[in-house]
Amino acid sequence: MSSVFDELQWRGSVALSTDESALREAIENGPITLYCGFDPTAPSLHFGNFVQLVVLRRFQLAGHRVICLVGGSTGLIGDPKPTSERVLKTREQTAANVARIKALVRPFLDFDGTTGVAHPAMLVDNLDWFGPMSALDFLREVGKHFRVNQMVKKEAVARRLESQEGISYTEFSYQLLQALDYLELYRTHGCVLQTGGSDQWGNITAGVDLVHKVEGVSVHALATPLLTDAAGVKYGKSEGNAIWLSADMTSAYAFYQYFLNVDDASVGALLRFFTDRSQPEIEELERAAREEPFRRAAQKALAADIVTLVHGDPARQAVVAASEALFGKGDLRALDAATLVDATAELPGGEVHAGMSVVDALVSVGLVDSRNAARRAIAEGGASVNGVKVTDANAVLAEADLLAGLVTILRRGRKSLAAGRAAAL
Ligand SMILES: N[C@@H](Cc1ccc(O)cc1)C(=O)O
Repeated sequence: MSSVFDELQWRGSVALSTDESALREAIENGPITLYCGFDPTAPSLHFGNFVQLVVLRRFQLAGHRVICLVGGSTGLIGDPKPTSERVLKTREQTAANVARIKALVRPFLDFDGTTGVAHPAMLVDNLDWFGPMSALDFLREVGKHFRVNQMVKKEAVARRLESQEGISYTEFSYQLLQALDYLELYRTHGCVLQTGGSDQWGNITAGVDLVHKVEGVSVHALATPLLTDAAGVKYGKSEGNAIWLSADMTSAYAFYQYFLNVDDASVGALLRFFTDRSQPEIEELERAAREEPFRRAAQKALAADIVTLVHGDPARQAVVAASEALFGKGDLRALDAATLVDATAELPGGEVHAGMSVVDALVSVGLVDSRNAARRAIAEGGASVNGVKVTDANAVLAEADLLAGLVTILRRGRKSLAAGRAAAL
């Protein structure tokens, strides 16, 4: 059996690790127990958390014991960002986010042992051990193991020390909390590996050092690289908005479109990182991306696999159908109302109603500047309503043209799409 470390390596998931041969040996003599932490900074998990969940999932599938930590207490403190101090969240907000995040990690890992994995995953909350600890105990028992001289060298802290605003004592303490988590999980579960993004390296190694000091044991750390596109832009944001994992914050359709649009130069790396496809299969898709870039077969495979992982197979079927229908290869009338709303949410548009002429509708949604231009588009055979070419310049929208009573898809030329929306009731 090949080691999960080899797999993570060829999939491009390892940027940094503590002594590689020692880590490999631990994994090969495993199963090992490992953990990754997720702070409840928002009501959903984001793309960066997704990256970590994929890594944990690979460890679980390879037979290891995975602990997913939700930061009920670290979320109350805030991991320092290199740029600025965070606004403190209330205890209520944090508790609500913790509850949502606990539910969101469920699809990625098997917590009940129902899928035949060797070890079900565990979910822990660091509020369970920090909650009861007094400030005096913290300073005496934890703080004493840390040298401020070392702490100020950690990247985010160093950057903030250089800034005008500085860093609060609260955020400065964060690395002690994360370090203590590692010690706690080592003691209670024999945890010997912490994974995270490369931006977490300082916090993770603070834990490695603490376990070494207190227990005399060398535990391990593994960090994933920052994923960027061909232009060097970090993945996980679309036009400035974060890509979230909960469907009520980023719809499954928008999620699908995001990955459908990644550039040809990066699609191979993303297929390796996120999907379970084999090396030869991915090489074949990369070849297709080079030779027939317009077909986007590689992007389609990537987007479909990721949506299945995050939102499940029925959601994948619905968004693939919606995406194809919207781009002219399928039946728009077959889509359910919710999918239609998601799929058209980002289209430009305007108000339409049954009885309105198609000419007026084309103007209303902004596909043409004038009624004359609309007539010309129809005469040239370049206008369609719900995927059907309009041939009559006097055509009028029927009740049934408002799909699900909500939206009419208008198109001009090959590419310009817009949504005519029924007036809100
Ligand atoms: N600091 C991590 C979250 C985390 C919290 C507690 C831990 O023990 C580990 C990780 C982040 O911001 O992503």
